[in-house]
Amino acid sequence: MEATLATAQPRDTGIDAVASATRRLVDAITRAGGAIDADADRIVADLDVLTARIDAHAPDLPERIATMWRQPGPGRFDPAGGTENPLSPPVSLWVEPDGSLRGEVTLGLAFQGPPGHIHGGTSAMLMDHALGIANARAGYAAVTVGLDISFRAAIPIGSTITILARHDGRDGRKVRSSGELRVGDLTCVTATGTFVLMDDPSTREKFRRLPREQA
Ligand SMILES: CCCCCCCCCCCCCC(=O)SCCNC(=O)CCNC(=O)[C@H](O)C(C)(C)COP(=O)(O)OP(=O)(O)OC[C@H]1O[C@@H](n2cnc3c(N)ncnc32)[C@H](O)[C@@H]1OP(=O)(O)O
Repeated sequence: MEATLATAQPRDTGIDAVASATRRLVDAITRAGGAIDADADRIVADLDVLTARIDAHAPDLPERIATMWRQPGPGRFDPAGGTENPLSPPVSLWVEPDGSLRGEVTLGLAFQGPPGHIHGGTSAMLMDHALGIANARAGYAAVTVGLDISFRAAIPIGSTITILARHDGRDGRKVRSSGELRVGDLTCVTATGTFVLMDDPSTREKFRRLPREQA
């Protein structure tokens, strides 16, 4: 039986291809470091030309957000697995036979925290997102109100990280989920999350408004 993808299906064309190319750019910049200083003025000029070319296509923010949320299927734009988001590491999560999620990702120097190892905030983002998707797959669209995370072992840059997440249950408006990041057999990060359902209209409305509309 073919495995089910819980996150967006990556494409190798269009905005997905632009996002991938931008990830390669960010990786090259972080690897090169100050070695590009002498060429920096020309690089900036070239990048500014590209930015202006892309910006010419950008609608205003409310319209763009509305378009994002009209797209069918899993989010293509989020910062932890959004195929259209150049800041997002390329994470795909698959549904296991027991309904839990499993995925793999390899992170480069742009995600470094302590020397040679992944930043804790990046691990927390991977966990928060995977736990949220685990709830969504179980039928519960919910936002995080609490994330309890333990960093048990540092994750080396360039290692293959296995992401595991499962929905653990519902208690009124709250849903719970938990997960792990592993490298080989070593459990490096564990997390449990509390989420609040988006099922009542006032909660949904809160998240629909932009900050300037809330003032
Ligand atoms: C649009 C769809 C989105 C989803 C897509 C899914 C897939 C994508 C996955 C994306 C994944 C990415 C995920 C993200 O990045 S989500 C982004 C980060 N999270 C947020 O921005 C949420 C910010 N919080 C709020 O806006 C409010 O708190 C909300 C609206 C959620 C509830 O405020 P409201 O005033 O309405 O309710 P309440 O205060 O009575 O609280 C309700 C209940 O919750 C309990 N509680 C509160 N805090 C905590 C806590 N820290 N630990 C444990 N429990 C806590 C509280 O005791 C109460 O329980 P009970 O007394 O009823 O028993």
